[in-house]
Amino acid sequence: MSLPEEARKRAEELRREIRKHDYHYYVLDNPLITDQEYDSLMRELVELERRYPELVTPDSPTQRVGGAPLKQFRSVRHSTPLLSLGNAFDAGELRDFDRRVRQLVGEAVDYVVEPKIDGLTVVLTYENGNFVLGATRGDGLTGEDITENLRTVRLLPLRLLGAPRRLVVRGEAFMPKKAFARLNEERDNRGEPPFANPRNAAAGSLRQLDPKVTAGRTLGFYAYQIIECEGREFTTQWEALSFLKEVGFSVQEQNKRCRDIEEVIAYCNSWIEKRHVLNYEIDGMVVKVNSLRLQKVLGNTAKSPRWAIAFKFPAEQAVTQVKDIIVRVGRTGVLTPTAVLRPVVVAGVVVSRATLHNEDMIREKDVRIGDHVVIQRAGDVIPEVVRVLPERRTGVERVFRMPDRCPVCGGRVLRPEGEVAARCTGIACPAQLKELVLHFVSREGMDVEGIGPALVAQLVDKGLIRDPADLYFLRKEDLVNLERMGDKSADNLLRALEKSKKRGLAPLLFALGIRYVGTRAAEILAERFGSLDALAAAGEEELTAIPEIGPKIAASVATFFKQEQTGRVIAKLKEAGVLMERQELPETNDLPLTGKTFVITGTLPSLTRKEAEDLIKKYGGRISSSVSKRTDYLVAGKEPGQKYDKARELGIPIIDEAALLRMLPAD
Ligand SMILES: NC(=O)c1ccc[n+]([C@@H]2O[C@H](COP(=O)([O-])OP(=O)(O)OC[C@H]3O[C@@H](n4cnc5c(N)ncnc54)[C@H](O)[C@@H]3O)[C@@H](O)[C@H]2O)c1
Ligand SMILES: [Zn+2]
Repeated sequence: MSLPEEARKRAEELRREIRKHDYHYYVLDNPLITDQEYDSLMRELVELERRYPELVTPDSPTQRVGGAPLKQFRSVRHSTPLLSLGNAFDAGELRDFDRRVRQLVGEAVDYVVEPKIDGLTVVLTYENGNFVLGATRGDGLTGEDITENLRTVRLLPLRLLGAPRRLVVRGEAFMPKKAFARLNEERDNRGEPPFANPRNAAAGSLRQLDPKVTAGRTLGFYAYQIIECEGREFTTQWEALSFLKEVGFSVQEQNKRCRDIEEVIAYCNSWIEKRHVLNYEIDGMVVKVNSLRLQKVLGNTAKSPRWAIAFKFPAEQAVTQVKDIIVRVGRTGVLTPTAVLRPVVVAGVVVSRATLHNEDMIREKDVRIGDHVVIQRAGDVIPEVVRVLPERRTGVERVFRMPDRCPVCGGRVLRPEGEVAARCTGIACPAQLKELVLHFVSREGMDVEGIGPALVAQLVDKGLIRDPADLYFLRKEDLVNLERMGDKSADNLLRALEKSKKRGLAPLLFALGIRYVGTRAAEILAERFGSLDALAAAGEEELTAIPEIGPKIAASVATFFKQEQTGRVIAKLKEAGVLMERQELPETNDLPLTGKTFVITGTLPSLTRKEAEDLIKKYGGRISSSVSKRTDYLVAGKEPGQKYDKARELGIPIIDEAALLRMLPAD
């Protein structure tokens, strides 16, 4: 077959790309792309070289491992080259591996399976039991001398017990998850870029010119292979592992001997979900032929041994594109921006949505509509966007803006200063209806006995209520058909609803579920305004002027009452006969101001506003904040406001402080 020019061009391009990423990954410990992206570039190149073998060059990344050692370190020539591992991504590929092995050796084999630690290989040399040399893998043939740095790793034995004259061991140095999280946090605090993953953090820590820096990082080490052991022969990997433990190395406890490939598969699969229980990252399981004699028979290819393979866990990260950013409304009204993704398989599941948490997070990560992003799905956690790949932007990406209207009900969205969550304030918001209704009937609210979450769920799901006011329009025939609702309980419920209509203004205000209006604020507002209409008519400024009402509450109340859906629900409540006025104490008719409503405006000559109000209340009068037809007197001081004009317009008696005092008994 002739070699198409395109194939040659693409192969060159892929090699250039892969070499660049090898450099960033192995030499700089700072990868630009995810392992999955890297693996797919590599797979494409392998596939091209398989189809056109004349493309294969000795220096192709498919033929060699690792990256060039850094010049700052003394280089160390390895006695045995360090290779990569072939990959198996599922049970079928493990069975293929087993078949190849058995064909080559002509007999049945058993295996050792070991968690594949996501760290970096180090080669340790011991003489007379003393640690004398530690090296990185480098390009597989030559590594870097990092002996001094390795001495600071506590899990690495500096002296062995009963060891031979010379011992060369391979193992994995790694950074435990907790230490990794802590390190990145510290770096973030200092304004330094975080490490992409624990592997890079471990590599970066060990390839420090100053061992003191390494000493400050928490690193672990597990031994997994004997390269040389003077005066001793081992017959199996399993035996070698127990020898390593005997002389003082840490060896993974999860290593397991398996009789055949089916047992291997079962063990590998059992670790897919369990991987997170370890305190260090593993990215798969290494499957090794147990017999060392057979390992020799099998030998190596240029890049990897034929006697071992890495079973790779399904990737928990993937790259895809953000097609859109939509907003979801939770049951408590919180708006959560969500990325709509080009569907992609992550850890064995198709993912087409990922959470972006909140507006601040989007800004921080700078996620835009159209961006290519790395997403992650680990364990049971909701898929999330990890980071953006800004180098893949084309310029058509769009910045997301949080809507100021709820996408479900059109209600106003409120995000108070200092809070991350934006919330829908709609009282008839279908997304939050169940929560709203439960709040409405709660003890401090309308106190309707006999309504719990199960009943509310039925009422909402069957479409019997669309907002809290609908509760008052339920008929007996609606109720008796519900689950666990007998004739008698339906009657009881209707009676409880009827009774709740007389709860009065403060409980009603609480029941409406206005954000930040708890029982106390409800009490204050009720006392201040006397009626729901008066409160609804009050502007934000008027609300803020009340000493106990902060700007947050004021804004929330004003926003709530400005909405059309609020008006609709209140009209329905009124129609149902719900009491909208402050619940009076049983009226004692002998007080001089009983039944009279007062509005105060301007500065009074001797009384403060509060004193005047207290006085009026003390003698049975009511205070309202706005003038309406139901106002009995306007008490006007110096520089009265618009209320003055309104009162004149409506023909309401206007009195001064002296006249007010004359209405009271002299005492
Ligand atoms: N993101 C990037 O830019 C980028 C660049 C280069 C390589 N990579 C990633 O690195 C991988 C290839 O790297 P590699 O060749 O270093 O490793 P590998 O996946 O081929 O596996 C070999 C390594 O596994 C490790 N290992 C852990 N536990 C082991 C055990 N119990 N027994 C034996 N070995 C064990 C050893 O360090 C060994 O060197 C690729 O899968 C690729 O995803 C990523
Ligand atoms: Zn809404």
